[in-house]
Amino acid sequence: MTAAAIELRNLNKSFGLAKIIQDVNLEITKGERHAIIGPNGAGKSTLFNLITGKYAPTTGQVLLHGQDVSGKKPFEINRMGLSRSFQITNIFHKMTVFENVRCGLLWSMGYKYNFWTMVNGQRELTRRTDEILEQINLTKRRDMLAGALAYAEQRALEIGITIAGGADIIMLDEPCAGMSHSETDLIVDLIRKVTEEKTLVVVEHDMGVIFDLADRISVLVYGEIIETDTPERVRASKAVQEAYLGTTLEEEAS
Ligand SMILES: Nc1ncnc2c1ncn2[C@@H]1O[C@H](COP(=O)(O)OP(=O)(O)OP(=O)(O)O)[C@@H](O)[C@H]1O
Repeated sequence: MTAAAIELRNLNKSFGLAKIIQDVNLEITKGERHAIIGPNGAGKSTLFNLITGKYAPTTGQVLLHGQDVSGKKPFEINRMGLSRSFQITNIFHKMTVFENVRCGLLWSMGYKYNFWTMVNGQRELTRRTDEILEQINLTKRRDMLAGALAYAEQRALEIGITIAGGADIIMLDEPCAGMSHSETDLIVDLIRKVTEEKTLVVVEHDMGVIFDLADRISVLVYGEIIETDTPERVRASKAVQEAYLGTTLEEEAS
């Protein structure tokens, strides 16, 4: 049997005396689109940060493709094929759209920031950068400063940077935050397209996005996963409805 793309084993995280993540066990299959939802303060970002290595677990393990990565640094986890986006847009405003994506590619290739003298003439790099710009629908904005893009385009660019390194596990933190309905629809299509055949983990408040995008959903409440199931079953779950304190998931999704 092939190992899960991500496996969380008895994962716990405390800040001081506060237990924020409590005994989380979860397997996310290779190629699955998995969403983590839960009320405000449930611990979604903390869980996200435990998987990406920003936080080390207090106890328990995080495995990527069967390999224990608990306590590894974010860049080491990135090198093992996991790439993340940030809740707050994280792009270089004074670089062009093209340069931002190229930077993501170079970073993943290990050039880090010493690349300025090495990049010219690297046709393969340019070809791959343009390919990503096409995928994220920003070809027309190629030479524009990233800071001048509309907000939704900046989020699309960030997704481009996230996928640039060719990671096979993509983690997105609230990719649709602050967007209108029509912008959200475009970003969801884009996410679906760029994560084909990859494993996706997404934390998102917008229920419409989650039900549209996810193969399975984990519901986190007070740091514990109370349910992991298909969108249909999660939507119908009494325990999940109660966790949202009276607001039905249908209401949230509409
Ligand atoms: N670095 C930290 N130090 C101390 N407490 C923290 C830290 N990070 C998060 N917390 C606490 O952990 C709890 C969960 O926070 P977290 O941001 O993970 O929740 P969330 O589900 O992502 O919330 P939201 O939906 O509002 O973004 C909160 O009570 C928060 O105050």
